[in-house]
Amino acid sequence: MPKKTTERTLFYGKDDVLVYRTYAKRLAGIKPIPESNFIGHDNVIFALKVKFAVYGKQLLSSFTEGDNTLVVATDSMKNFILLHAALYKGETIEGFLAFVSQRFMAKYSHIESISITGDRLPFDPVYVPGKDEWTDSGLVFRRSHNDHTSASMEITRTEDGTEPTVSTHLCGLADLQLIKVSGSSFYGFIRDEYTTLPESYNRPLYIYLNIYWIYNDITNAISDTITDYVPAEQIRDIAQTVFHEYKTPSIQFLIYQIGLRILSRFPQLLEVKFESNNRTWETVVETIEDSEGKVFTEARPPFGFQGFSMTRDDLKE
Ligand SMILES: O=c1[nH]c(=O)c2[nH]c(=O)[nH]c2[nH]1
Repeated sequence: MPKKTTERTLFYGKDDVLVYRTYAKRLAGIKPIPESNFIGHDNVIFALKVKFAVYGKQLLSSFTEGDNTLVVATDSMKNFILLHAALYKGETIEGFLAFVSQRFMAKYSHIESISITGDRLPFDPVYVPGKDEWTDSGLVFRRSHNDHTSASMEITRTEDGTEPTVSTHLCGLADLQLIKVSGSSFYGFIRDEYTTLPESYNRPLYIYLNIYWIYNDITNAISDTITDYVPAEQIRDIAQTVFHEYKTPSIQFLIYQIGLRILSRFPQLLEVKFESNNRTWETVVETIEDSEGKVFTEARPPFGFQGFSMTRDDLKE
């Protein structure tokens, strides 16, 4: 949340602003990587949920004196965001967040910084029978509740009154959930009077994963030319591929390998961060006659988690 030249927390804003823009600019020109066949997005539906908060010293009196003179109603913020979805000429979630925030600060000069987060609401293409082959409908889409692009940034006005700029950013892939049915282990950990967990040499590893990245230069994601844009879809595909490729001894090791791959594929990134959650399925039936199958049920709380960040220095080790 915005908190700049003072220790005092002061912000207000609007959450859950749902923006459904159709026929935004197509995301194209994405460089292919070996782990992914994602090279673009038609953006026929460019939809996102926005959280928007503003900060400014002059807003103090709205809290302390009930003086609303400088208060932009959060309802107006919602309208501003929605109406600017029509004006946005770019093709990325990050670009839209920066665009809306910079326009808002241009309009309201007493706002010193904005904190904005956008979570893409993914709509997947549906395939329909065409004349000769199955084709992408282009008209009907299926709402997906799977992983999605996410981005947060702060836009700050510099002291000398120049253009507001993106002062911090964190791009991301949120809510990825992956299961690897065999080929994962967890053993060799401390065994003492507190240990009840058996060692596992082949566990059904189900993980929840949020992956975040920071660019060396955010203009890669928000400018008119986004040749070095890192799409969350390619990050997702790297995570899937690395999970597939490695027999992992732990989630800690897995996310490190994913991070190394991301950093080596994308030299334009400074840092990658992970939040992971262990949802390993609980085994109910270990052996089924004439089958390599088993029966599992959902993991029970409490759940373990990991947090890890990596920079380009990790590639040197
Ligand atoms: O990948 C894992 N890492 C751990 O640190 C841990 N701890 C645990 O109980 N299970 C797991 N799994």
